[in-house]
Amino acid sequence: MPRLSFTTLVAAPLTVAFDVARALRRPWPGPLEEVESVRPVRDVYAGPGHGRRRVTHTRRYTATRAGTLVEEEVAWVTAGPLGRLADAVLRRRLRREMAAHLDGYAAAAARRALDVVQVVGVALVDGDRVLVARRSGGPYDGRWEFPGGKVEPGETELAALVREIREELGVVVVPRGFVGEVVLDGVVAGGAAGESTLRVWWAEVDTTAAVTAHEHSELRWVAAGELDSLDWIPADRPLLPAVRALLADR
Ligand SMILES: Nc1nc2c([nH]c(=O)n2[C@H]2C[C@H](O)[C@@H](COP(=O)(O)OP(=O)(O)OP(=O)(O)O)O2)c(=O)[nH]1
Repeated sequence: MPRLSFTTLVAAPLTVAFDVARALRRPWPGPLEEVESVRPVRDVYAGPGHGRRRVTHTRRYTATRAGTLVEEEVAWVTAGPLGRLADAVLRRRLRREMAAHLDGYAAAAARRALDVVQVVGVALVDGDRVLVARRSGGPYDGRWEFPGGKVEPGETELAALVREIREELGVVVVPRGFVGEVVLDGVVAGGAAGESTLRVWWAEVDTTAAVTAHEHSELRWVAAGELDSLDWIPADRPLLPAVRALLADR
């Protein structure tokens, strides 16, 4: 089966990358239908494409430190005795059309990302322990989370991270690496439910200063084995394997 692959880095969180792709649909003259949708990590469209060949178009969305990596594959069935020749022509045409579509898609997703409030969190690491914080007040009162908060308009994610931790814990941190991204089930700052994501980085305290709870009711340094037993905000749980792996490497 002939196939083509494309890779695009979109400056948008997972949910925005997925939702904008869905709104734009797929760029084929035939009406491809969505046959599978696992928001926000994978979707598959299929249907009659160019020359009425059946086309299957699969996209995978992966969170990276620089945004959402969109990897896709277009596969089609070769038809008729002149199939190979037709495939070569089709391949060129698909490449051209996909390039134009992906440019427009990446720009539209980056624009949309500016209107969706993002949350950034920190897995603050010291040796083989990570800092967890208990929320005080609001809908998640008493639940454990990664300290952090909303990225403000015009602010970069890492600037927001450093600002939030200074406000909440009274220390300056140095971001070291990207841990992962999860969809927030709640409503963040008046947006739609499930629209915002939490992107977590791991970081270290820049000096020997001690962390202080300015906004949380409790802070705890915990080892990998203690993470599961805490009463987390439910959306955060899928991040725990990555945090455990981070601590195991140290
Ligand atoms: N900081 C943080 N927020 C989380 C986590 N998990 C999760 O669902 N959230 C949600 C709760 C809130 O709806 C939103 C973050 O809001 P926040 O109240 O902490 O942010 P902020 O400091 O900017 O708040 P604000 O007082 O300025 O309104 O993300 C998490 O692990 N860390």
